[in-house]
Amino acid sequence: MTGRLVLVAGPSGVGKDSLLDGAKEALAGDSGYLFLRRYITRPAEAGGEDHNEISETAFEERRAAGDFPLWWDAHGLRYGLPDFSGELMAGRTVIANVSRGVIGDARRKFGAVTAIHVTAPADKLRQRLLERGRETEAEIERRLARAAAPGPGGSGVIEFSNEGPLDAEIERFTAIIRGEGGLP
Ligand SMILES: Nc1ncnc2c1ncn2[C@@H]1O[C@H](COP(=O)(O)OP(=O)(O)OP(=O)(O)O)[C@@H](O)[C@H]1O
Ligand SMILES: O=P(O)(O)OC[C@H]1O[C@H](OP(=O)(O)O)[C@H](O)[C@@H]1O
Repeated sequence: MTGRLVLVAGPSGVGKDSLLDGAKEALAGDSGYLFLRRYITRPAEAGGEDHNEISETAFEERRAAGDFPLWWDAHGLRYGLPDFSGELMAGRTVIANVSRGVIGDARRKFGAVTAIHVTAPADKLRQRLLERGRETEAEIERRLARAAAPGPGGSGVIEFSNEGPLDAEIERFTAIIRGEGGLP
């Protein structure tokens, strides 16, 4: 039996990590779900998500060796997902935060993919990034300029507007990951 790949995408500051953290907590103890820890060329102490810090050199070596089934560059950083083929083969649901730009590639490589496109109004994005405080104001402006990048096109994309209170949004998001109400 093969599992399911759930990819979560959307502009910086929209709340992907917050939703994923909440869902991970709600699903803790259920071995059917794996939330991937990304490799990023960002210092671990930068705050925010818990990622595997990797140097530029090591990233390029591993990327060239084919170690990252999906990888991308954004915001002056490099991002890669660890291999999850064994998890899918074991029938687990694998969930990851990715760039909007890799969903097409993921579909070509893995076939059926559940893409969740998280959105929020531009004024909320700005406010959230400023409040989060991980980046400088100049970096935040560059992130906001990228917010209008195209979403993941194609069929099977679930549009998720993250505008309500976070607790309620996490509940709604977790239900989607559980496949309640049917998944494309
Ligand atoms: N529904 C919500 N209501 C209010 N604040 C929220 C909501 N969702 C997320 N936030 C806040 O917005 C900020 C950005 O959220 P988060 O870091 O999860 O975004 P992100 O999409 O993962 O961004 P990035 O792609 O830059 O990592 C955080 O400070 C978080 O607490
Ligand atoms: O704009 P696009 O390409 O969709 O997203 C690019 C990247 O931006 C965010 O990075 P971070 O988590 O803030 O470092 C997302 O997590 C994604 O990896």
